[in-house]
Amino acid sequence: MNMKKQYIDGAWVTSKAGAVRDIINPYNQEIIAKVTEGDESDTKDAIAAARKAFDRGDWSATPATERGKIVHKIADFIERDREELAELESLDTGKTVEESRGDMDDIAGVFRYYAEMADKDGGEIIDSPIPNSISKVVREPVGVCGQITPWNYPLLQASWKLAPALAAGNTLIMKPSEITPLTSIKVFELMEEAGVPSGVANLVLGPGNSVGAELSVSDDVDLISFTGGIATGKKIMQAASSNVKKLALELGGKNPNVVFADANFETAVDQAMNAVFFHAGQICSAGTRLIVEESIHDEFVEALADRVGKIRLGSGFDESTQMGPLISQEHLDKVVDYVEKGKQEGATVAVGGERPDDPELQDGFFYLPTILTNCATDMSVVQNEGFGPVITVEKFSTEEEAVKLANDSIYGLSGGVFTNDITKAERCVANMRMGTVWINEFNLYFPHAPWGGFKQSGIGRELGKPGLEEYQETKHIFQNLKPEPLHWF
Ligand SMILES: NC(=O)c1ccc[n+]([C@@H]2O[C@H](COP(=O)([O-])OP(=O)(O)OC[C@H]3O[C@@H](n4cnc5c(N)ncnc54)[C@H](O)[C@@H]3O)[C@@H](O)[C@H]2O)c1
Ligand SMILES: C[N+](C)(C)CC=O
Repeated sequence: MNMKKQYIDGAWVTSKAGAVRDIINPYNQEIIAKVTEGDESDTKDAIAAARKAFDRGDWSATPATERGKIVHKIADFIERDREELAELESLDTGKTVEESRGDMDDIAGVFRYYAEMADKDGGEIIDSPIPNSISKVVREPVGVCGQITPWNYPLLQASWKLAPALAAGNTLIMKPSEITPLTSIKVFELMEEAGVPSGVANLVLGPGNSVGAELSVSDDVDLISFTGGIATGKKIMQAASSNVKKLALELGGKNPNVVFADANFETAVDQAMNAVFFHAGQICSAGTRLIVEESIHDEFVEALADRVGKIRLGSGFDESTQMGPLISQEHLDKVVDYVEKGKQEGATVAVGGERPDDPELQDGFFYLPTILTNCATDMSVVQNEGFGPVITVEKFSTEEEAVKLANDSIYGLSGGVFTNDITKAERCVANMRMGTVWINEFNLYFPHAPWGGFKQSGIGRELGKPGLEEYQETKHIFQNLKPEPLHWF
């Protein structure tokens, strides 16, 4: 098995310390790849390369139109290698290949979106209040960007960072999750093929507490963009204060899905499943906090449990599989503990609530799709992000109560409302404190609309125009057209 390498200053290199990590298929625990494992020393090399490339202006001074063409080429190559990338992502994460194909289409779309935006903002002229002057505002790249990504949507989350950073003219060092680096390695090969100059985009492989921590604390890094859990986000914030880095944090969620009695019943049941069970519920925006109007609660839970109990678990490479395994033994243990705690607190298991007993699934990190009823807002299963295939159900009887429950959280990433009363829906979403709210929909995202969290779900936005602006500094240039002495002193 060839060992996969990191990409620093335009060269594929092994780590200086020589460490190697096995990458595991979560479906059967087989070793699917060996990758070099970097540390602080490799990270420093990558930061130095990115710093030099930025200070030389290799990329920032390349005309924006040319940068856009290269970013378009990356999208072309992702489309060309779609199947290979999708299979790699599924091997690494366990998600179904069908889901990974969808991710690859989204990823190509993100590169295209930012390729198009690269040369669309030539700055603006301000109506200066000073006579005989020109006042203009231009946007410039931030500089050297550290980018840290999670394991659940490895390449998708990477694309949300790589594409705008490159389009805006920055240099960067990416650190993917150490357990799912394969598609990130492949996309760096594609970026090299597309003509991204040496030193502009660097990839360091390795753990968060060495590679990620070094990126966060380094004085030569100007911005950190991080996607992951709140606890890590807090550490990064502290480390980033060393040189007052710009910071973008995309953190977790425990996202409410409010279903009113007047919603289309079949659609709401179907969407309550779509809201959660893709990638075994390992989605930041999963609608795992179901809040159902009391008058339809029992009928709704019964219909939902009936369908959830029929979800087919298996290999992501089997076309009939609807849900794959969790990412790791460590994460499976966390999900098991999360549900057990919920049971101890008084939740009732309507379906699932344990590991499957199918002998064919015993080598994988599988957990049954689960619904917990009799939940109350103060229970840990309702307040904490389980990051697994687990829905908690609460009841409400008034619109005010529904919104109050939806907002009773430290998180504010996303939420949804199902109702046929559009005025009521608009009232609800106006009062819901989340970065994305859906009406009669859940979990939809596309490159044109910003993504990010209120409250502890994060700082800043990815995607859309704000996703590019994260990678830009704004500069005001004032020009005196009639310079003469002031004679003030
Ligand atoms: N808001 C979003 O768009 C979004 C998207 C995907 C995932 N997430 C969140 O990500 C979490 C799951 O991902 P995870 O388990 O990989 O998260 P995590 O926080 O454990 O790890 C994320 C990344 O941070 C690195 N890291 C760990 N410790 C670090 C440190 N001290 N300094 C710097 N980097 C460090 C890891 O190696 C990994 O690359 C969930 O909470 C989920 O909701 C959020
Ligand atoms: C942002 N999203 C929904 C693609 C992945 C969250 O985990």
